[in-house]
Amino acid sequence: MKKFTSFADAGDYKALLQQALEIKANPYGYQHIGRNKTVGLIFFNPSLRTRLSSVKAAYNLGAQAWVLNAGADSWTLEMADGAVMNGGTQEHIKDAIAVMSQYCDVLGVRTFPTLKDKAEDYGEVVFNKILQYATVPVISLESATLHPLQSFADLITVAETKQKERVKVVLTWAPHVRALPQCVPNSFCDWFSEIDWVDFVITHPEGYELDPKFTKGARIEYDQKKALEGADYVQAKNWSSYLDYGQVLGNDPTWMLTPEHMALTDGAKFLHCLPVRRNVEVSDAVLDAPGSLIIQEAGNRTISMQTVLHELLK
Ligand SMILES: CCC[C@H](NC(=O)CCC(=O)O)C(=O)O
Ligand SMILES: NC(=O)OP(=O)(O)O
Repeated sequence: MKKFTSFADAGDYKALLQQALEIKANPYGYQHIGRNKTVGLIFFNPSLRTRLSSVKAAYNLGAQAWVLNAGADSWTLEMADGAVMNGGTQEHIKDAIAVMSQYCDVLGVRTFPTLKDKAEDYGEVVFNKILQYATVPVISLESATLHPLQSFADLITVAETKQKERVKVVLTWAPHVRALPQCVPNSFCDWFSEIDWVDFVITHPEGYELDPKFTKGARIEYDQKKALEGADYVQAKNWSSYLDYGQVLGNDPTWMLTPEHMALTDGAKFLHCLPVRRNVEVSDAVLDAPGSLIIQEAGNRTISMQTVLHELLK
């Protein structure tokens, strides 16, 4: 593994999943891998789970970690190559990334999309600059189109809780109060459409179709109730339109998951990456139900990051 930005970078996902389960069973058993190593974490956007689980993962592995909030803690960064820097930016991204690479052995970066410039976002322009200028391996902490550490944690959570060989996993769109990235659903599709023991279904209102690059081969069902029938796992998440880029096309509140929705499933367990807008995206009753795995799922973010760090640093 040279970088971790997508499902493709995971390589043999079965081996990576097995490694994650072994690390979860013995989280302090690999500290020789992280000894004398430093994990650098750069956030261009807010974070709770990714930030804290990444620091915890580094510590578990015997490594140290530093965290930088780009633009707040650092100088204001110039992103445009060839820019004449006579305005409000004091440091170019190429210098900042090359210098930060001097202070760590692996670099995690979070760069949310603009949700305005589809070509820039889906071309991963900012993240590719970071990959270009970094001189150490890079881990996506959520880029403009994907969130692989989250999806890997979701896979760990499903794998360790499933009660049967094959499971039906449903990704459902949920209402929200603002336009959110497509990263988490894109990534969930990137991973779960490839898992050979998963029957994967995506459900959303028309107009919220995701990039076919990620939904290839998945079944898309516009009738949410039909999609939920017989589900073993339900992942809810809001996203803005990919086709009408960055737009909120409608917020039908009947898409908010309630116990009535979950009653259509086969006793499904519930997943959400968090943060969640309670009683907008999902009702309290679903989030707080015995079948809700949201806290275990968040706990597995440490394991997904620790496993990736183990692969990159070993
Ligand atoms: C892990 C999820 C990060 C991010 N979530 C948000 O930006 C939620 C912010 C809000 O609810 O206003 C997203 O949807 O990609
Ligand atoms: N799920 C997740 O990545 O949460 P944060 O945005 O709080 O890191």
